[in-house]
Amino acid sequence: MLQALREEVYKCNMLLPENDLVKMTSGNVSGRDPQTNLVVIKPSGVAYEKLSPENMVIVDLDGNVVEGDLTPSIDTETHLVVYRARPDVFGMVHTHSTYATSFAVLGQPIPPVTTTCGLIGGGVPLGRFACFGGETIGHEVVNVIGDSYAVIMQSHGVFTIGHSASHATRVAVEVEEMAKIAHLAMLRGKPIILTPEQIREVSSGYVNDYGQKK
Ligand SMILES: O=C(CO)[C@@H](O)[C@H](O)COP(=O)(O)O
Repeated sequence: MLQALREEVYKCNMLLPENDLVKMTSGNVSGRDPQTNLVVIKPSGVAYEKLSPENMVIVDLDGNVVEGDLTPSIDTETHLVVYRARPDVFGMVHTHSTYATSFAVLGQPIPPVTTTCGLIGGGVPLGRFACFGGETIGHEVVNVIGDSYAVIMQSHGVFTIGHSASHATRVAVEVEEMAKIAHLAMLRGKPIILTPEQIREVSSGYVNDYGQKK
């Protein structure tokens, strides 16, 4: 079932350790099929090297397992809360990436300091603490993320959303890179924060001008 989405979600999960966004079994990626609303998600607590397109788990929006022998990610309900609240979201990523999470443990949002914030939606807002694995954290993600593609949750890590699993994965990589640059800059001074006007300009640049146009 949903072979193409299984493969995309598997590949995106593998991009997390490849980009040093997770350690051991932490983190997860899911994708939602626009036709059926079924969600493909990583199984819980399985080493990345043991993942395959076939052992991704398919759940419905109520969390029932539709296909798969393994238990889905502990964060499944969190992803589902977001998918139920946001019909425009078709992919979601969770990481504990180091630099971004260091802002989360300080209780600080990540400031928009580079033009790549145009891929993220500006700075990365901070959500309140909520234990992993339930609806509460999903509601906090929905409430805080607003028009952004990313949020950091206090003392926990990063959640990103997108038009696809691949898009949300790209955002997760860019969040970590911007957090690292902000962190390094803050060691040596006070970084210049982009203005709302500059954020609009770079966001529009990525949407309208960046990449191949056919
Ligand atoms: O945040 C947590 C636990 O702190 C989880 O997201 C784990 O990082 C990954 O859980 P699984 O997806 O393997 O269940």
